Amino acid sequence: MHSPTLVAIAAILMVVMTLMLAAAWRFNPRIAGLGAWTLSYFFGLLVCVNLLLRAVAPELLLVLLTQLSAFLMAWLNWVGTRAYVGAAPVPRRYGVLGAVLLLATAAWFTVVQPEQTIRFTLMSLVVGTLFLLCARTIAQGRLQDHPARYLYALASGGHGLFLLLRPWLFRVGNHGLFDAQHAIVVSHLVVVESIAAIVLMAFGIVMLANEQVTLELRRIADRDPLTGVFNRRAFLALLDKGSHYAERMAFPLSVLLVDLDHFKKVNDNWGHQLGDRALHHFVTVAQACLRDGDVIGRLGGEEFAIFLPNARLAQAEAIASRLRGALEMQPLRHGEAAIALTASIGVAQRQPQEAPQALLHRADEAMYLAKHNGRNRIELAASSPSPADGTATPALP
Ligand SMILES: Nc1nc2c(ncn2[C@@H]2O[C@H](COP(=O)(O)OP(=O)(O)OP(=O)(O)O)[C@@H](O)[C@H]2O)c(=O)[nH]1
Repeated sequence: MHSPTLVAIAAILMVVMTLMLAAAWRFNPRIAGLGAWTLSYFFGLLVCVNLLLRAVAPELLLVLLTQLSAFLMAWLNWVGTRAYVGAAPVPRRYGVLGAVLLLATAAWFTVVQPEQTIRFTLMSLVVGTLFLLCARTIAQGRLQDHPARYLYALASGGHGLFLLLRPWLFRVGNHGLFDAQHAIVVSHLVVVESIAAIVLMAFGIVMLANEQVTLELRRIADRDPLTGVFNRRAFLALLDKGSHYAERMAFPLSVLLVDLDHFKKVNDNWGHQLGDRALHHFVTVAQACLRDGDVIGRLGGEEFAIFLPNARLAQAEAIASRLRGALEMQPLRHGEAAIALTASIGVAQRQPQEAPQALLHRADEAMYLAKHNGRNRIELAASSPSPADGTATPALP
């Protein structure tokens, strides 16, 4: 049915792609899915080898090996795709069941009731469906945020559709005007389509791996290594973006400037390592008080900033109050000891056309006022740049 030359070309490409994916897997073992994808290409190579051995090996053995290899190629592709997007793994027993059913049917239509068309149709439907599932899995995330996923979704979805249509293409040839000649053309088309799909999907997978590496590098560049929140540079960049958006849409935006109280004493009394844990503890408590979309960053030392998109001063004050109370109520546990942590918080709402630095400066002034007024409290920034004496509106407890 297939031209041996085309199948040999597909086999060579399979070797190259398998080695390429194996190298990507070897150097990025933490990227989920790469292992399964590499194995999937290996089984794709076995399909090609089986097709090339058709003239010399026993029919039943070849049929079973080809069907099993094709099934495992598609199944492992789906397994790899699900692992990559972080979806729950498909229970292995479904794979085993699918393979056993496929092989039993193939054996029946080889030995008991020899019928190549039925075997071919069944394999096309099963494998095509699995490739369509790969496309669906990868397309379920937000495609616009992950351009590499477009290529993979298009390649596997297109291949899946083609596999579903494949038996019909042959049938048109057998019952139509072109018969044998048509079947040869279609079989060439099938191999050429497979070669294109193999190459496109493999490049899609490499791009997906590259996307993960890029995201990891960006994460390292943007995050404070101790607490995992945004570092100063990334936070200021996000605040800048958030401010522009708030200005354009006339949305409110508020900032909390948080400084842990007497943090030097924590370090002095309990050691620097526990001080580090205390910073981490603060972040955990703070994140539990924030909404999705609120952004927290560590400006340096024991000073943090949080910006709250779409929050007016009163809402920001309520969140600051929740955070201050939560921190006070949840001391850091160290064995039997409970290490009390408190914070002074300055709150400011962005004014029209106010630059992010000016907004932060007002929140900072309010935070210093909170320190000055006794710590473990919240102060609201004056609505216009603070007068020279630094007065802010009166305090919360
Ligand atoms: N453990 C730890 N300590 C840090 C880190 N960064 C800064 N610090 C410590 O934070 C402390 C800040 O001390 P100060 O600026 O005097 O402020 P404070 O003791 O919190 O006093 P107030 O802010 O006035 O309440 C210093 O002891 C720093 O060494 C860090 O990454 N880990």
